Amino acid sequence: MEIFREFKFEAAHRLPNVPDGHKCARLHGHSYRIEVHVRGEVDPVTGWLMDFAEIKTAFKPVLDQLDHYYLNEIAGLENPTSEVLAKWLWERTIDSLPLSAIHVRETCTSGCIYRGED
Ligand SMILES: Nc1nc2c(c(=O)[nH]1)N=C([C@H](O)[C@H](O)COP(=O)(O)OP(=O)(O)OP(=O)(O)O)CN2
Ligand SMILES: [Zn+2]
Repeated sequence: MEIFREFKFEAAHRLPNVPDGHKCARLHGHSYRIEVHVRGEVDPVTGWLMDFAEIKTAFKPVLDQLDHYYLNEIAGLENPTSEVLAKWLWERTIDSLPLSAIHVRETCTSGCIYRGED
């Protein structure tokens, strides 16, 4: 079974390595949406894999490092693409949750899914 919880945060960024003239080289912001997916067995007594609140407790401190920040200034996010951000989030969460995927949405139409592979 897999469950997930969605989070959102606001942040500014720019992409330093895009080709000349690319709009994403300019400073801009996103209302990021993150889904944290967790896999495991459903407990026959509680009927749940884990309380959704446990996901929030584990993930909120990680998210607080991003909300209303300029992502490029954060160690490891000097080139803050969705892909780099998804891996950054995974590495800071995998020790506290049995993650199966991290979904990052920069906009309503664009994003990425990271499942821990390289
Ligand atoms: N593979 C990736 N491509 C792009 C990323 C990324 O992280 N990974 N990021 C960006 C920019 O951050 C951009 O702000 C978001 O991209 P885009 O979908 O182009 O956003 P728009 O809302 O501006 O889309 P339009 O349909 O062109 O309005 C770019 N690419
Ligand atoms: Zn962007």
